[in-house]
Amino acid sequence: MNVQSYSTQPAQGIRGEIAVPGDKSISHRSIMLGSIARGVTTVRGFLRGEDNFATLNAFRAMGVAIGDDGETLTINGKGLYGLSEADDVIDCGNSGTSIRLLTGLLAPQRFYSVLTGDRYLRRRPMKRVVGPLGQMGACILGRDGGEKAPLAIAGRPLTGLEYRSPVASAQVKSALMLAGLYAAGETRIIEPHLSRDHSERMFRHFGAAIETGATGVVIRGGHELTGRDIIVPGDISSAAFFIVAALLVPDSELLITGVGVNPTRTGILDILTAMGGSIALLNQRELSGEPVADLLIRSSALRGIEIAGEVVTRAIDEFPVICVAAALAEGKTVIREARELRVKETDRIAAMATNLRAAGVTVAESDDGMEITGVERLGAATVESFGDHRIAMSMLVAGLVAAGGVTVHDVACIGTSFPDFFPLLEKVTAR
Ligand SMILES: O=C(O)C1=C[C@@H](OP(=O)(O)O)[C@@H](O)[C@H](O)C1
Ligand SMILES: C=C(OP(=O)(O)O)C(=O)O
Repeated sequence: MNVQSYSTQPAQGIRGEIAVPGDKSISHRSIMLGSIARGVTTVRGFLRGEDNFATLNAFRAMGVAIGDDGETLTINGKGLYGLSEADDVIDCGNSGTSIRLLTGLLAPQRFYSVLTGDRYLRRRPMKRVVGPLGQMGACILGRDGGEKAPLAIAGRPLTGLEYRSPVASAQVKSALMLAGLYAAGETRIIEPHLSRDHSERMFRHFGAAIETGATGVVIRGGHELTGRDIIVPGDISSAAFFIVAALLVPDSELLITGVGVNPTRTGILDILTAMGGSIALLNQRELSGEPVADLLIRSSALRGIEIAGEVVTRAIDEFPVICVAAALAEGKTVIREARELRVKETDRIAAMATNLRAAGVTVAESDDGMEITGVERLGAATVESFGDHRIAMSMLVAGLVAAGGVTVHDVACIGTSFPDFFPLLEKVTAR
């Protein structure tokens, strides 16, 4: 995508039926597990975003044959020890999921790897995976004592670990689970509360030796996985922009079909419903071990609420667009215990505070959240994406209800997770 800036204007109603592209988290994991399984894995509904292509290209660089007929990916799995050394640095682009999960997967290989990414990714914290992997026996060097990429990984045998993670992070959990597939004995990961469990579900789908329960997730090392067929559901994190748009724009009724509604991801639905949003889950079903539904959204008057605790983890990527909903809700919305937002593609607390203030909203920042006082109408604004796809899309949603519209600079980043965002936006706002 080559778009440099884009403007949205007040819309008359968000109407019709759309399907959003495949889930980003599940798409990454399908390539990783398919590549180290024995036999063929097929993936339908793969998200064709830049982040997922970073993962796909990494495995091609390590000798995995991955066919693509435009609809289905066919991965010729190499088995646990079938990857070969990439002959260059592996570039993870903007993708935190790629670099952190790959660090776990590459630490126990019999070869050397170097992982890097774009200027945003090279600023993000890596010690959260490098630290516990080191306790398992991994040899990983990085800038700032292993905190920042590029990361250099000298593969070596690992030993299982019981790790109590200080953060509820699916990237930390999944990195250790992938390392645990190779480690001697058992690897147990205990989280402060359950983060998205796509890895647990997919490990089971591929036949890994895995147990889950109140005492965390346990992986027994040394068991081969078996290639499987996967259908990737629509990404609820992408649907979120259209859900909020349909709630905020008067005279809207939107059906979003085939959205993943894994309970570890539906915090956005719980938060918006608690704010007074009308969201119905229809036609609930299951695809490749993941729950899926169609979502029917109607314009609603929203009210401010308090958001803290485990729902924060279940809605972590949706906070930029939740801030937009809060800006138009009656009263105050208080977000707490969301410090993780400061270490995403950008500091999402600071970015949304700056951008909403530009549109006339009163926002108070705290260390781990913010307080947003709703207004009846947003003002016209010109803002930056800060190189963050979710900030860009959230502010374009804000433009649909801002007198005079919103212009966002540097929107090419949207291609990392949602390549079809602009055509879909044009489709649902067309009159
Ligand atoms: O495991 C994953 O696929 C992801 C986990 C989350 O990150 P953290 O693990 O850092 O919370 C999320 O923000 C990211 O978009 C995708
Ligand atoms: C945080 C995100 O992704 P990642 O950590 O994979 O870069 C996101 O997509 O919002």
